[in-house]
Amino acid sequence: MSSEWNSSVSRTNWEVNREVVLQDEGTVLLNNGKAIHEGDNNDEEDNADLFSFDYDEEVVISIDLSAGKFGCSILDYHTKSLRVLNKDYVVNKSTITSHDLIDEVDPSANDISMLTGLLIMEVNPTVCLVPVRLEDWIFEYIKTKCNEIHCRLELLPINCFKKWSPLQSLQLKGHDNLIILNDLLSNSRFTTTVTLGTVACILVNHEQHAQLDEGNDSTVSNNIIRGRQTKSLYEDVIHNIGYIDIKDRMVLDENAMSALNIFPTAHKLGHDKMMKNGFLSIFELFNQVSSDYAKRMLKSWLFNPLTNREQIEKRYSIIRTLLDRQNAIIFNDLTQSIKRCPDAFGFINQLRSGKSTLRTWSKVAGFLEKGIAIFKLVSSLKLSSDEGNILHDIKNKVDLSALKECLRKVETVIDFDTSKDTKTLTINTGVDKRLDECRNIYNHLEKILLEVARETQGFLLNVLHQTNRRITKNLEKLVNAIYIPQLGYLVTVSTLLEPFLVNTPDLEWEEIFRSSDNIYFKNEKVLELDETYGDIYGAISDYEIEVLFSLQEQILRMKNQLTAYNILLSELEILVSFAQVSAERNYVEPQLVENDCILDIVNGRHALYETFLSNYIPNSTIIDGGLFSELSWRKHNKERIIIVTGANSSGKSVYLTQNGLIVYLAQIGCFVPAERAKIGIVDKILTRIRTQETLYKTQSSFLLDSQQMAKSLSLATERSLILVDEYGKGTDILDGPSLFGSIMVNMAMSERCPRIIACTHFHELFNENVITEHIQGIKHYCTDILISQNYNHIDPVQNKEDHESEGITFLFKIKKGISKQSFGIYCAKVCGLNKSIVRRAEELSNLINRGDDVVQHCGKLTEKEMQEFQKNQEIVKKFLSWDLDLETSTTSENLRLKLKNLLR
Ligand SMILES: Nc1ncnc2c1ncn2[C@@H]1O[C@H](COP(=O)(O)OP(=O)(O)OP(=O)(O)O)[C@@H](O)[C@H]1O
Repeated sequence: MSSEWNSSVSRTNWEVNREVVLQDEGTVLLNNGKAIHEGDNNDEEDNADLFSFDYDEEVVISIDLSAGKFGCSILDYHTKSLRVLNKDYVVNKSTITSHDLIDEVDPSANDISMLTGLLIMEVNPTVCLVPVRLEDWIFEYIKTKCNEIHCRLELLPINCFKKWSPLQSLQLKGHDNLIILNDLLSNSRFTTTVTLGTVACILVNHEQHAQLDEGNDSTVSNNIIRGRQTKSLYEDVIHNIGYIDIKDRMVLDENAMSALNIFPTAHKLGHDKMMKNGFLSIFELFNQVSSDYAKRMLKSWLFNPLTNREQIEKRYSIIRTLLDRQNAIIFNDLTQSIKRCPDAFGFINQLRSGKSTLRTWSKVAGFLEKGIAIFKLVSSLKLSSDEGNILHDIKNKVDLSALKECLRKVETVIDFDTSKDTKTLTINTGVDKRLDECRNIYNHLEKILLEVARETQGFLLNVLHQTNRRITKNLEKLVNAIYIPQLGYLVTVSTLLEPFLVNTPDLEWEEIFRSSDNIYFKNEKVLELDETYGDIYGAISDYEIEVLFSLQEQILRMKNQLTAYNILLSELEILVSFAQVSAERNYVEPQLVENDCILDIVNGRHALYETFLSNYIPNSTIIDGGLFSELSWRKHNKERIIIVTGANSSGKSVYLTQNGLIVYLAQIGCFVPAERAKIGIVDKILTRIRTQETLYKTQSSFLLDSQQMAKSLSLATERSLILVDEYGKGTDILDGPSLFGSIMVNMAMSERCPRIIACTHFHELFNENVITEHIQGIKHYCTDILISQNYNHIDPVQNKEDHESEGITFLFKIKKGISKQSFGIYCAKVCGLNKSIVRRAEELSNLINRGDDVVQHCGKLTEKEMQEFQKNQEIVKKFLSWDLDLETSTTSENLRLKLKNLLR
C-alpha cells in the first residue's frame, strides 16, 4: 500500500480529479487524486498496487456529511466488526457561541471536525472513504488528518453511498447484530440516512476490491474472498455489528490530547518510551498491557473518556474489587497471568484463511490456557457488589467447560513438544488410525526399501554374473531403492552399470528419470510397493490436513465465544493495569456527580510529573459553580473560573494540566492521584496550551493562540472544562493582558459558563481597565514563593551591589490570592543570562512597574554623562572655530600637536 500518496497529492491535482468525478458518475473510484474509470485497463500494475488490500488487517472508515448531518461507519477487517453511528449526528447548537464572544470562528472549529478528527485518530484507519461532494472545509480537514496517519483517502461517487441492497441481504447471526441491522435499515429514511450511506459505501468498496482481486491473482494470495459468491462476501468480512458510541464520550480536542500528554509524541513513539524513572504519557503509564488486542483497546479507551456515570463507575467497581485486601493474592496472580494473552481475532483469521501454522495453534492453546486460568482466578475473587460488570460477565457468561473441551481437543491433536523440537506441526498418535498406520509404514520404510534393494541387487547379480567382478562385488553401493514423495518408490542404479544393463535381455524396467550419477527405474518390486503403500508421505499429509481441518472447524464453531471472551480479557487487562497504577501510586476513587458544576480536588498530583519528580508538591482546587442548570449561578456567589498567577517556572502549567489529567483519568474509569476528588462530569476538555505540536506549526504564535482560544470558546458548554495557559503571550504587553482579561470577564458573565482554569504571569492584568480582583464568578489563585530576606529589587536610583545574595524559592504550592510579580528576570538570571543584561532588565522592569516613562528615563543623562557631554561640546566648538587657512605653512608634525591639544 502506498502511504506516500496522500502527501504527494497536490491540491491542483486533486481539484482537477475531483472535477472529473463530479462530471462523470461512471467513475468508479478516485484514489487520492487518481481516477479509475469503469473499463479502464491501463496501468494494471499501478492499479494492483493502488488497490492492494489486506483482508485481515485493513481498517476502513467511511465518512459523509450531508445537510448538516454527519454519518460514519467503520469496518475493521481484523476483528471483522462493523461499527456504525446509531443515528446521524446533528451539529450541536448548544455551545456557548450564543453569547457574542466570537464573531467569526474557523469553519473547521466545530463539533463535526472535532468528532471526525477524534474518530480518525482513535480508529487509525488504513483507508478512508468519502463522497466526492463533500464540502471543501471538511474534505480538507479529513485529508490533513489522513495525511498525518498515512491513511489512504479515497473519493467515491455519490451513487456508492446509495447502494443499500447488500446490507439488506446481509445474513448475520446474533441477537444484537440483528437489532442493530434492523434499526439501521428501518430508520434509513429518518435518522440513519447518512450513516447507512457510509455503510453502503464500505460494502461497495469491499466488493470492488474483491472483484479486482479475483481477476488479479498476483495481488492477494490466499485471498479468502476469492471464489466465493458475492452474496457471501459480506458475511465473510462482517461477523458482528456494533455502535460507534459518541453520545457518552467526553471530547478532547487535539490540543488537549497533546497538552495532557495522553499519547507519546510521534517522534518518541517506539523509542525513549520511558524516562529513567518516569512516564512521559498516559499511554505509557498504563501500557503494562502486553496483549495486542488489549493495546488496541487501551488506545481506544484513552481516546474515549466516558461521560456516562454508570459506565465509569462500573470500571471503578472492578478496580475496587481488584484492590480489595481480601483479593490481594488473586490480584497478584492475575497481574501475572493476564499478560501476553494471544489475540483470538488474529488466530481466528489465520484459521479461517487456511494459513494456520504451528504458531497459530500455539496461540490457540495459549489463549485457551490463559482463558481458563483467568476464569478460575476471577471466579475466586471476592466481588464487592452484585451489579454486572466484566468480572460478573466472565464468571457468569464464559463457558469454562467449552474452553476446557477446546483445549483438550487441541492438546489431544497437536503434539506441541515434538512440534517445537522439529519446528513442524506434528499430530499426536492415536488421533487418527489411518494416519497412525501410514506413519508406521513410513517409519518402517527404510527397512522395506532395504529389502527391495537387496532383492534387486540379487537379481542383477544373477543377470550380470559374466561381467566384471569388481562391479558385481560393489553392487550394494551401486544399486538402491528409494522413496520420493509424489513419484513413489524407485530403484536407483548407478550409471556405471548402464552399459551392462543395455545388453541385458528381458529387463522390463521403466526408466523414470536420471541424474548424472544414477538412473531411476520402476521395476516390478517397486510397483508392488506403489500398489501396497501408495504415496505414503502424501497420504500422511492428507490425513494430517484432514485432522487439522476438523480441529479447525471445531475451534471456528467457537469463534464467537472466543472473540467475546477475548474482548472481556482485554478489558480486564486494562483494568488490572489501572488497578496496578492506582495501587502503586496511591490513587483514590473519585466521586462523580452529574448535575453540579464542581471540581473539588484535595491535594491532587500530576499523574506524569509525580513519576519523575521525587518531591512533587500536591495542590488542591475548588471550583463550585452551582448546578449546571442554574443560569444565574453568579448571583449565588458561585465561582466557575480560576485565574492562577505566579512567577515564571513556579508551577502554573503543571497545576493546570494536573487538574485536566485528574478529570481525564476519572472519566476513563481510573482512580486519580489525589487525596480526594469530587468531579461534576465533564463533557469536553478544551485547552489553549502551547504544545510540542503547536511549535511545529508555521503560523504566528499569537494567531495560533487565538485560534485555539476561539475554538475552545465556540465548542464549550456549561459542562466543559477549559484550560488556558498564558493566553496572549505572543502579542504585546498591552494587548495580551487586555484580551485575556476581557475573555475571562465575558465568560464570567455567561449564563452557561464552563469551568475554566487559566494561568498567566501578566501582572499588568490587574488594573481597573482590564480586570479587578473582585469579579463575580472568578476566583484567584497564585503560586507561593519564598523570597529570601536578602532579595532586593534593584532600584535604578539607589543601584548598589547588594542583590548578589538575592534568592527566591519556588514552593510549587497554590494558594488563594494574586501574584503581581513575574520574577521572570530572576528566572533568567538563574538560567545564567549575562549579569549586566539582567541588571538592565531589572532596572527597566522596575521603571515599568512604577509606571515611569521608560523612553523619558532612557533619554535622561547622568551627571557624569552631562560633564562628558559639556566637555565634548567645548572640544567641538574649539575645533569648528579653528581656522585651518592660517595653518598652511605649519608642518604636519606641528599640526598633529595642535590637534592633540585641541581635543584634550
Ligand atoms: N507541584 C510541583 N511539585 C514539584 N515541582 C513542580 C511542581 N510544579 C512544577 N514543578 C516544577 O517546576 C517546573 C516549572 O513548572 P511550570 O512549567 O508549571 O511553571 P510555570 O509557572 O508554568 O512557568 P512559565 O510561566 O514560565 O510557563 C516544572 O518543570 C517542575 O519541574
